[in-house]
Amino acid sequence: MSDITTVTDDRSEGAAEMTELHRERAMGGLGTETTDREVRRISLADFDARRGQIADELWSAATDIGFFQVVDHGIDLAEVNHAFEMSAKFFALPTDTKAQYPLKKGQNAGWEYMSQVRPSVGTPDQKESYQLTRPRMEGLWPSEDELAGFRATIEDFEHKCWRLAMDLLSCFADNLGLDRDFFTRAHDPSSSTYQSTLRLLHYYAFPDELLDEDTAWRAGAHTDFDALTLLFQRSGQGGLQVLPGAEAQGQAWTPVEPSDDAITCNIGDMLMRWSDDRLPSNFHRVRAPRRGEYSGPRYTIAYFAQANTDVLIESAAGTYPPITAADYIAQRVAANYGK
Ligand SMILES: O=C(O)CCC(=O)C(=O)O
Ligand SMILES: [Fe+2]
Repeated sequence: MSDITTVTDDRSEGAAEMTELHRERAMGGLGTETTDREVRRISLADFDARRGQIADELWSAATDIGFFQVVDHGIDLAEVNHAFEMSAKFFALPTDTKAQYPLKKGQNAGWEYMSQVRPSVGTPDQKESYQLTRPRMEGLWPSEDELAGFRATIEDFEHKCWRLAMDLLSCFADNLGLDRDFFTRAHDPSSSTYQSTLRLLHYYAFPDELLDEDTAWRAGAHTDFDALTLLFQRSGQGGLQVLPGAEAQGQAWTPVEPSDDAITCNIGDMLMRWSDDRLPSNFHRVRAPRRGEYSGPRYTIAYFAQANTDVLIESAAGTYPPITAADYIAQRVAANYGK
């Protein structure tokens, strides 16, 4: 798939009333790049015994730069590799096959290509994705004949991501003065209101003629809508850049080095609301390769922990008005996928 095009963004202005969108629209510029900032690697080894220390390290990294990487996280590299192999096999299926499982609008489930337009840049991300949101998958799994083992692998991987995300969120709950299972109850996978999402991503190989253009983005600048994101990257397939909150005005972007063993984590808008802005949700983007860099395909897998639809996001100090997680996500998805 190399048919890279640019479309006009004709979304309505309605949803743009929201602060997050105003913020996002101001972020489309190129900015500068810096390596002054460090994205910390935090070991989760002996999690139960070292919980207090880990919680403090996570808090410090999250409040300082907003992004951090976790290692020794308990998801075996073999399982990560297997999930990536299944992802690559899925995206290698014929377009007609994938098109049988289209993204349902506003549902975060199914396959889409070139349809996500970020308010920051107004052009479609140069990518395709397949999303799993457990209660919404009817009719959206490829058959075993088309791709044997895909469903079992991806469901199992999603569950491991959920477990890890809940452990990390329990550390933030400790430091926010909430009870330890507060976020686990809010992200209950056994409920039909569960809306956390696993997203397989395939950024297309970049054609030579686009390498010198600075208008095409693999993913335009944005913040995530969720509470917490776990991002799996592959060594050698870089491009992710983050903007620590303090540098938002200057737009000095810090690259995040990809590696197979680390999971890159970031706070999303939901947790920012929930924490009365104590945990900032920071901008990030995936820039296109430049001439002389690796310009082949890039695969990533993201898990978005987003509270069940019926959960009310209500903060202690009342910085934001209460809103259900359903309404919150619906507003943000509508702004990204057009009418
Ligand atoms: O693929 C990546 O490196 C980042 C993806 C991302 O930020 C997103 O899908 O929200
Ligand atoms: Fe993101």
